[in-house]
Amino acid sequence: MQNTPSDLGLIARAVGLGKRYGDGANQVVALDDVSIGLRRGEFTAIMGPSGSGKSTLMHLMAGLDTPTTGQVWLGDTDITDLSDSALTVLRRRRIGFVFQSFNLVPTLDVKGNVLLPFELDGRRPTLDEQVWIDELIDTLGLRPRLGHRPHELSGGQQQRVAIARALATRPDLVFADEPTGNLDSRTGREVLGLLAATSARSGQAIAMVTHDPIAASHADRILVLADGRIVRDLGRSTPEQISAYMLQMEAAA
Ligand SMILES: Nc1ncnc2c1ncn2[C@@H]1O[C@H](COP(=O)(O)OP(=O)(O)OP(=O)(O)O)[C@@H](O)[C@H]1O
Repeated sequence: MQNTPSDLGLIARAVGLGKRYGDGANQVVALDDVSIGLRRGEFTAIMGPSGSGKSTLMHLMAGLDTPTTGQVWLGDTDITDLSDSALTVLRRRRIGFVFQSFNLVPTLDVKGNVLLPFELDGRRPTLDEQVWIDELIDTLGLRPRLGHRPHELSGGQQQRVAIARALATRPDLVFADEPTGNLDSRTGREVLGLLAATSARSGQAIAMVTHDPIAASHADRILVLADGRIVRDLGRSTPEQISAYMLQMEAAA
């Protein structure tokens, strides 16, 4: 019998994950036999050239798309066989998302956006959750902006609201897709530092797709994809080490 992911101390696990698009001569192998585990409190960056399969891997692990081969577990639930409605509930309760484009609801103020995951789940935060949300709002410096709508905020503030929203329900796992892509480098650094520190404190696993060596340097490990496969785990690295590796990889391609 296979070990369950929690036997192995993992929040999410993918085994032999593959994704093919199209048929015959038009077939594209977007992901090929990828196996990874994500641990509580661990920050993983996913890097690699354009088209190497980063978004595909993230979408499959978040249950936003179905694999051609292999399995994905969230906790001890094998999500590969779940119905769409069961997946939607699981995603809402166990996964937070942070996107490059923030994806805030323009008609809601900061507080409404942060509380949206509870609204969608048809419930109010418990007292304990309210304490955590208050802490998040203070840590992320959003208290003076609670009544403001997204268009009244800077890019960095909007991304901090998106992070508060992603962490509000204390999901096991946070997926971030180029979360600093629309921020200047200083704001990006601040936002990432807050994301990493906040999730480390509450034990969330973060998986972040990025092209940016500075963003990736906040991670505990850096998985590098090429042609749909994981070719390297760089571990903790400086921006200079990451840039040097990526350049070396491009030169060898
Ligand atoms: N819906 C689709 N139909 C056909 N091919 C697809 C589809 N989605 C992705 N692909 C192909 O799968 C491969 C991996 O794509 P993916 O978006 O995962 O790469 P990526 O590493 O995230 O790229 P980028 O850094 O440019 O966002 C690419 O060759 C892409 O063209």
